[in-house]
Amino acid sequence: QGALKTGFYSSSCPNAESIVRSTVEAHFNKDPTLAAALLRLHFHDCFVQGCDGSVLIDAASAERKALPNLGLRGFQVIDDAKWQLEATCPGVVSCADILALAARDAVDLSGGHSWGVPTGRRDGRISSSSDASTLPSPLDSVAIQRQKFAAKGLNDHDLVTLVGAHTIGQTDCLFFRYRLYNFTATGNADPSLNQAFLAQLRSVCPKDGDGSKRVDLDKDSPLNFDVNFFKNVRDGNGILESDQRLWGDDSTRRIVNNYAGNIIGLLGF
Ligand code: HEM
Ligand SMILES: [Ca+2]
Ligand SMILES: [Ca+2]
Repeated sequence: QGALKTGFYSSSCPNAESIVRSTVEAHFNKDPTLAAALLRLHFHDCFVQGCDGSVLIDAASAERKALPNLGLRGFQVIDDAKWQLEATCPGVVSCADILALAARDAVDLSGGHSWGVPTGRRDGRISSSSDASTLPSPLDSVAIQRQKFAAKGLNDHDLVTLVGAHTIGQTDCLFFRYRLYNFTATGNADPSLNQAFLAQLRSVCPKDGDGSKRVDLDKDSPLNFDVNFFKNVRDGNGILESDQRLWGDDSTRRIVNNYAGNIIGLLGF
């Protein structure tokens, strides 16, 4: 892997970034939930073997077959962009770069910030489901989340900022329903859950109901890339246990609070 730089394709494939953009836009206009899918796809690629497109490889025991990756979506958007790029500049643009550009465009289209994406990644050929164990689980404590991110050179600020991606997208009841009923065998719900929200979640995800029912990770603006996710974590309205735990640790709480726009957080208390 050589050094990455923004505009890596400016002479070899000048339209590379605009082709990715228009492809993402066309899919997004039909289904805006694909923005979340693309952002998550990029994260799951980068967290395993680096940003090398390994998550895209479709083979018997590839990463895609690992449990944390079974819910990944949006592959068709990347395939579509790659197909168009091959017609324009054959063999030039890597799938790993397409993924990184598509994630940027997805956030931008959802009303978030935009950024320049350094490009020049090369696609890897190795993809093994067992390597996906480095990915975080929704049951992880802050200590474990911190450890998994630190293994990639990422600190608490990076962790909280990146998890802020949950301002868009959804999850299955299956991944958090245990918090609503017999949490840690107490017979009660997770005490960190906001009571009013708990009642709502119980009606959407009944104890013995359909575990694949989808629920917004940010109850207030699941299609908008904004700070509501952090306000929800502050208020006990985080869906995933891993998200809500960020409020229970002094260091990550301060960062969540800052993003939520609290004065007390901004002053650094
Ligand atoms: C401690 C870290 C994290 C954990 C435990 C975690 C876990 C999860 C889980 C369990 C889901 C729901 C999957 C499903 O129901 O199919 C999810 C969805 C999602 N995650 Fe994360 N995640 C983490 C960090 C991140 C990061 C760093 C990003 C991106 C920068 C991200 C982006 C997303 C997005 C956008 C969705 C919604 C996907 C969709 O609607 O299709 N997550 N995450
Ligand atoms: Ca990878
Ligand atoms: Ca939001």
